[in-house]
Parts: sequence; C-alpha cells; structure tokens
Amino acid sequence: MAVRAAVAGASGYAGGEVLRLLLAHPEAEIGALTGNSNAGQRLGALQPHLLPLADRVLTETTAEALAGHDVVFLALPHGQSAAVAEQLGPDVLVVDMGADFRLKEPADWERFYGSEHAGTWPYGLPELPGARAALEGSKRIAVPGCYPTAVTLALFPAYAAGLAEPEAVIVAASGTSGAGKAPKPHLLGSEVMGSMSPYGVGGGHRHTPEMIQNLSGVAGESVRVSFTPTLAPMPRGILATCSASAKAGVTAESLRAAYEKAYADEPFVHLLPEGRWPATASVCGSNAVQVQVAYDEAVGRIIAISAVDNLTKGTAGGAVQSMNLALGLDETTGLSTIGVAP
Ligand SMILES: NC(=O)C1=CN([C@@H]2O[C@H](COP(=O)(O)OP(=O)(O)OC[C@H]3O[C@@H](n4cnc5c(N)ncnc54)[C@H](OP(=O)(O)O)[C@@H]3O)[C@@H](O)[C@H]2O)C=CC1
Ligand SMILES: CC(=O)N[C@@H](CCC(=O)OP(=O)(O)O)C(=O)O
Repeated sequence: MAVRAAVAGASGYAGGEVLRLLLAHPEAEIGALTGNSNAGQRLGALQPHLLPLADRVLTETTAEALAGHDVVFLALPHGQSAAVAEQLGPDVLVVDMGADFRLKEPADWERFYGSEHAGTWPYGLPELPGARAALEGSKRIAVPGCYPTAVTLALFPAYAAGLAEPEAVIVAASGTSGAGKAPKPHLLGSEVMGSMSPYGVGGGHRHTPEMIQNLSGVAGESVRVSFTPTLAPMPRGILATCSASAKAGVTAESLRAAYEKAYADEPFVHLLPEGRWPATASVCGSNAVQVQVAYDEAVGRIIAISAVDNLTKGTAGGAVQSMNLALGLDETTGLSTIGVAP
C-alpha cells in the first residue's frame, strides 16, 4: 500500500520532523513539499539532515500543490490550517499538527488564540481512552500540542482510575525547538545557553485548556490545571513534572497498579521500573514516552513525571502514529522507540 503524503510547512521544525519519519516509513511516498517565505528554496538548504530530499524545491502552500495526495500534513502556524484544510477534499486524510482543531469549546479557543474557532477533529493521542476508535478510518486528525501530550500521558491513568483530586499542578521544561524555527529574541543562543527560564506563568499558556480537556474527559469531573512551562537549554525534549493530591485511600501500590494497567499494552509508553526516572535524552528522536509515578505520602500527593521528544511523539511521531491508525496500518509502522543518547 503506497501512501502518497504532502507536507505543508516543510521548511519548519515540525514539517522537517514529519519528513524525517516519513523517509523511514515503509508505506510512505513523499509528494509535494510547500513553504511560505521559503517557497522556491531547495530543501537541502533548509533541512540539511534530510539528505534524500535535498534537491526537492518548496512550492507555495496552495490547494493545487496539495491536491492528489492520500495524506496532507499541515505543519503551519496556529490559525493557518483551517483555510487550507477546507480546500482539501473529504477523501484526503488531513493531519493538522497545529492547534486549530484540538479544542472542543469555542470559548477556550477564542480566549487563548484570539480568533474564531474552526472546529474540532478526532484527537491524535491514541493512548487516551476512546481516542483510537475515533482515529480509525478518520479523514481528519488534530495532533495534540507537545506539552499536552507529555502532561496527559503522565497524569491520565491517575484520573482515569479515580485516584487524583481534580486540581493538577504542572511544571514542564521544553527544549527550544518547541518554539519553532522563526527567529525570536528570547531564543537567541546567548539567552538560552546555560540558563532556564519560565514563561506563560499564571495560567496564560494556550496549552492549559487542552490539558484540562484531556484530564477532565477521563476524570468524569472538571479538573483544574496550574501549568508553568519553562525553557531549557536543549534543542529537543520535554520533561513534565505533574502532581495532584491523592484521593482518600490511595496507596503507592494502588497508584502503581493503575499505571501498570493503563500502559501494559501501549507500544510507545514505557512505565519505568520503580526507582528509575524519565530523562529527555532517553527519548530523543524516538516516539517513546517514559513515565514514572510516585506517591509522596508526607503530603498525600501523586507525583507523575514524563519525558517525550517534543518533535517526535510530541508532534510528528504522534501525527504518523495517528495516520497509521486512520489508514488501517499497524500503529507502530515506521516509528522507532530507540532514542539517541548521550
Ligand atoms: N515545534 C514543536 O515542537 C511543535 C510544533 N507544533 C505545531 O506545528 C506547527 C508548526 O510549528 P513549527 O514547525 O515549530 O514552526 P516553524 O516556525 O518551525 O515552521 C512554520 C512553517 O509554517 C510555514 N508558514 C509560516 N507562515 C505561514 C503562512 N502564513 N502560511 C503558510 N505557511 C506558513 C513556514 O514556512 P516558511 O519557513 O517557508 O516561511 C514553515 O514551514 C505549529 O502549529 C506548531 O504549533 C506542534 C507541536 C510541537
Ligand atoms: C518552547 C516553546 O516555546 N514551546 C511552545 C509549544 C509548542 C507546541 O507544541 O505547541 P503548539 O503545537 O500548540 O504550538 C510554546 O510554549 O508555545
């Protein structure tokens, strides 16, 4: 089965990562590659690590350029996907790596993104209860944000098992590629190297409603989320440290059992052996997620930690995993759980 795939936003980080994964995917054939300010450039000048595609030239992102493919990946800035997607036919699989179709509540979208809500598509986090059924055969997929991927996988087993009180406190560190390739002063090497800094503090980060949506969906009650992202001096990776008060009667054993049950059959989520802790280097370049959980008895809190590569499982790997499900392929096709370390 040859799957002809186009990538819009091929000059960016997310577009580059999905191309890296598609090059290793046995069923994928790479079709149109489009950009915006870089249209007309050779991919080799923009993504030199993608050697087999070095001589391909980016075209403008138009419906004509993206026509005639089985799958179109949209790796565009927020708010740009909807206009492109509506010009693509109902039979083409559209995988949006931006935020446009992730949220269910229009009011959440308007508050955090400041424009009109475009709609809601099946959510590309297969591990979330009920998600696989919605993805199978779907022609539209909304790939989660990178922080919501890490946080949801760290915490949802505790909420699904009814073990956590509905208020989660999260501090997550991200590598700088999470901010995209467009130049920004706070991403200058001299600002980032040798330093860590918080941003979006006090409930302002746009991933907060996505985390609330995911955790409330499995908890069966409204979960409040306090989320503080931090920028870490590394190109890739997210380490999410999440905590919530434990409900009465929770023990270290019942907590561990809930996570073992949630992840027993998951091909990409690795619940680490007790006493070992997630590290971003272990999942670099891989679609694997490391998770660990502990019960801090002194304060009655659940501490759940996850590590993902923001560009792989956090974006492009999650996109390919969801594409596989939508097309009826084995979910793991073309995706590696082998990291690059040190
Ligand atoms: N980086 C990450 O870790 C993650 C990113 N994402 C999402 O993926 C999407 C892309 O992010 P990322 O790759 O990091 O960003 P980049 O800034 O690295 O890339 C953006 C891409 O979009 C193109 N582009 C810019 N403006 C327009 C426009 N007006 N119309 C069409 N194309 C445009 C750019 O083309 P050109 O270079 O030619 O101007 C480039 O190819 C975003 O929605 C982001 O939220 C999701 C999860 C994680
Ligand atoms: C380090 C950094 O800046 N990270 C980005 C998250 C990028 C991402 O995954 O999310 P979207 O797909 O929603 O853009 C941020 O905090 O805005």
